[in-house]
Amino acid sequence: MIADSRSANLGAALFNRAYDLIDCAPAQRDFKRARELFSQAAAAGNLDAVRMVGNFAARGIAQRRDWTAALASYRHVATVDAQTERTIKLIDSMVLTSDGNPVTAAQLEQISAKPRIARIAQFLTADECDMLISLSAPMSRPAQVVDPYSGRLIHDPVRKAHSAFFGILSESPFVHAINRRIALASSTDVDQGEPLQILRYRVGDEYRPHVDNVAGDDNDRLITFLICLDDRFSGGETEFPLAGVKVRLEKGAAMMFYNCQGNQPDPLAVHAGLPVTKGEKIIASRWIRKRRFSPWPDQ
Ligand SMILES: O=C(O)CCC(=O)C(=O)O
Ligand SMILES: [Fe+2]
Repeated sequence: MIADSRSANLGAALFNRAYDLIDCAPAQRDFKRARELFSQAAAAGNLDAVRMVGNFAARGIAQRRDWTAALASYRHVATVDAQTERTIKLIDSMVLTSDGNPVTAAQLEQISAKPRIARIAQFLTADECDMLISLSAPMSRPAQVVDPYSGRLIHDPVRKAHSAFFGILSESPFVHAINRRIALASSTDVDQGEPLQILRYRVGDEYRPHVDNVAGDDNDRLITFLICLDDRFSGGETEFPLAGVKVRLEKGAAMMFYNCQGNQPDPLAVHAGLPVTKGEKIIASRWIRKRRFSPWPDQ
């Protein structure tokens, strides 16, 4: 008993030290050391650390990618945690290569040429949508935007919604497999994507007309990929006011559009999430850059 609680304390202490090596100022981040400490914490029986080891393996952070090892970590936790067991069941029902890539790409249906917009039916299953919603719920915060003047994240009435994102510490194999599905559907590399965000708009919430381009950044946002996770709302269409296009997706369907034309921002890609008038709109959103993108410069 005493040995058990000592091991639990040791595991928790190692986990916290590892976590702090990533959840800190960029200059202090140390992915390699964090990975070592997460492995030690996992060996001491800390289940959060076992999951973290799985996240690092799924993405290949500070190590070679190892999808089989990632799933083994999660299967271990699944024996004692019901939500982890459900995510493993969802992964097992995806049709994936041994590397975690989808075997077949989704079918795109072009709905506009200028700007380029495509729609994808049944991109996620209803259970996958529900899982993304429940995984993101504890992380949901009032949404922010990048301030074009300072480059910092700020609150702005242009974007009234709640958002959560699956960053380096929360991109599990389940989320990673979905990011790989998005990459294949958009003919991009998974490393071009920014963290997957979950946006929740309640009545009156909206994302006013804006562009997703990052002014002055050579590695601009090429594509925006949106997936509808809950369609029990009215209003809330995604509108492209200059192109006269309005899109409403049903649960599980996705759309993607290009924010650039060649090397230049596409002015026609101005878009808005119209105000929700009833219910709650929940979507997943991923901004895909022109090239590999990491918000963590040393990774
Ligand atoms: O909510 C919407 O329909 C649009 C979302 C959006 O513009 C974005 O995530 O960049
Ligand atoms: Fe946008």
